[in-house]
Amino acid sequence: MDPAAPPLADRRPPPLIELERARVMRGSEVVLHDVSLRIDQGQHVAILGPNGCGKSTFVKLINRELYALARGGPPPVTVLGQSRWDVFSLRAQLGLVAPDLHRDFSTVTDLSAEDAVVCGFFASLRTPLHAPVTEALRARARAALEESAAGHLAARPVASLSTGELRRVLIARALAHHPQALLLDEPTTGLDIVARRQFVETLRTLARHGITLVLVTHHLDEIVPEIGRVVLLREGRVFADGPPEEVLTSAKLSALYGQPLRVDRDGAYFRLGWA
Ligand SMILES: Nc1ncnc2c1ncn2[C@@H]1O[C@H](COP(=O)(O)OP(=O)(O)OP(=O)(O)O)[C@@H](O)[C@H]1O
Repeated sequence: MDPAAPPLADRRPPPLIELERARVMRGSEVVLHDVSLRIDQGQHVAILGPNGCGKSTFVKLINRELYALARGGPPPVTVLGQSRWDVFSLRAQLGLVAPDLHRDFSTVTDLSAEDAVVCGFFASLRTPLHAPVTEALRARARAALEESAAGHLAARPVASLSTGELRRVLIARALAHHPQALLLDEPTTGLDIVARRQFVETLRTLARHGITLVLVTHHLDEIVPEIGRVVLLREGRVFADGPPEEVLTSAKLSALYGQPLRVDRDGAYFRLGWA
């Protein structure tokens, strides 16, 4: 054995996401309170919690739209072992599907779905003026649209797409980089029942293809069997964290929401209703 080799524990891949006592303020309020959380590469995670508990803040923190307070000591946020990222490299590693992105694209009138995917390579809402948009990039964009069942939408203006259609385009945009992980913030809002089911099936396929899923959701039935860990947030703190069968109980969810709720199992899926 090479005596200079690092001990085995140090040779593990860095975690996908690591928060170390991350404190985040929005306005004058602390909305994430010293949250420590490690998500390993390949570990599919769902994050749930009541409105305003800090789920989107968590996503924006990972995505460098918000920053944690600097307090000395270890960096409060690392992604793939790095605390400093430029936005282009980060987007390539961590695909994002979030409501803000959906809202922004739904108002852009002169951009095709294919262009929306292409400009994702430049981490922007527009293709920068002198950006090198090669035929190879366009081919990757079209392939990603096909994979997201949105190939037929490539030439359509994004602003003319329905909610579900635009969501598929955004998933294609996130996947075009072949990211290690997808950060999905309430990805099925506005989708009809069929589109939602199709989306959930897409999640399963992505997970099986090795893309780590970090899914923020209000819907227990989106927690696909591949997701082996659930984090509950309450008032900016981790309220529970563990395997779905331990965390998604009637008692824990009733305590989380402060209402009598009942969790039922339907095969590998969970459903939430009133007790
Ligand atoms: N721009 C802002 N300025 C001030 N406070 C904000 C801002 N955005 C969010 N907040 C507050 O931060 C807290 C966390 O909001 P966040 O959007 O992270 O919650 P969430 O869990 O994603 O909620 P929801 O389920 O409603 O989407 C809330 O109290 C919210 O009011």
